[in-house]
Amino acid sequence: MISVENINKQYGSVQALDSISFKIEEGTCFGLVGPNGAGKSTLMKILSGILLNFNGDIQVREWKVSKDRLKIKQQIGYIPQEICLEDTLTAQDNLILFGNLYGLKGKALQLRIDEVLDQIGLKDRAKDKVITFSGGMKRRLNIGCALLHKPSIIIMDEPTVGIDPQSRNSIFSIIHQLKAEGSTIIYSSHYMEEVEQLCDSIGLIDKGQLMEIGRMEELLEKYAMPSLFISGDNIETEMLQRFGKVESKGNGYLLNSDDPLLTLEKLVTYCREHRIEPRRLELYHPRLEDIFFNLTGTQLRDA
Ligand SMILES: Nc1ncnc2c1ncn2[C@@H]1O[C@H](COP(=O)(O)OP(=O)(O)OP(=O)(O)O)[C@@H](O)[C@H]1O
Repeated sequence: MISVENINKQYGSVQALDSISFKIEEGTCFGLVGPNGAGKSTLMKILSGILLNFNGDIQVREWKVSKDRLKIKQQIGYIPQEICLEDTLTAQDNLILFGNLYGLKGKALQLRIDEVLDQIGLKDRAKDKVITFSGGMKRRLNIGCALLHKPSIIIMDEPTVGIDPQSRNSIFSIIHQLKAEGSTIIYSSHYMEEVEQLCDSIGLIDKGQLMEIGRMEELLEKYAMPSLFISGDNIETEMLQRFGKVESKGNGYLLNSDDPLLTLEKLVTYCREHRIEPRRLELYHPRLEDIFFNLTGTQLRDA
């Protein structure tokens, strides 16, 4: 079990993290979701043992970060948001450099480098300089560098920002493989669909505060009340307000009421009577993105 206990972090007058506490079961994938500036990177750096100046404690198995920092660090592979590679060296030499930092040497290191190159799909580019790599290839190598010492906990800070779909899929395959091997993964992102696809449980963070946490199915169930989505010509807020609470969504509106099916019936009757033909009219089940918006009033994408 990984326990995060009452973490507070301030940068000058900015409260980057405000009393954050949660637990992650080992062998699961935990997603930390929030808009830019929410505090994700700060929390990831604290969890990785890189940022030392904070209040609170972290416990991994029987070790507390306040007493057993090194033991915890050995279990962790941290993949920072910023690519951290030496451009003028080859992929192989970057891996040697990072391997040495973890105390790996000689034949054992070379064997491990071969395994990692295979895992990140860069075997055929091992002898090429990193400067010739695409953004996605650099990201994969960045991941490889953090896996050399076979960490059981892998912390990834927005690993898919600014990369092409093919590299994104390749990173997803690496994560699926790590999950299958029983690794614990802590993954931060502001892309809800990634987190929905990869993670077993999630924490929603905004302005340094943890707004909600739980297993994916639990959260979707908890906020499961469907609303109605309607779009089309002559469909306007004023007309919809008589049926419930209205909010704009994409090119249409969401209509919230206590009894969506009854509202649907009434709406169909109203449209018939007034010769209004909606382009789309359907039950809408909330996704994580909607849950986040309801809790914080902030859109993740536009933030
Ligand atoms: N070194 C620093 N000095 C001062 N303020 C900082 C520093 N690092 C982060 N902050 C501030 O702390 C808050 C949280 O930042 P953080 O980088 O943790 O958020 P984030 O969710 O990772 O955002 P992003 O997705 O943009 O990386 C922001 O207000 C940010 O401006």
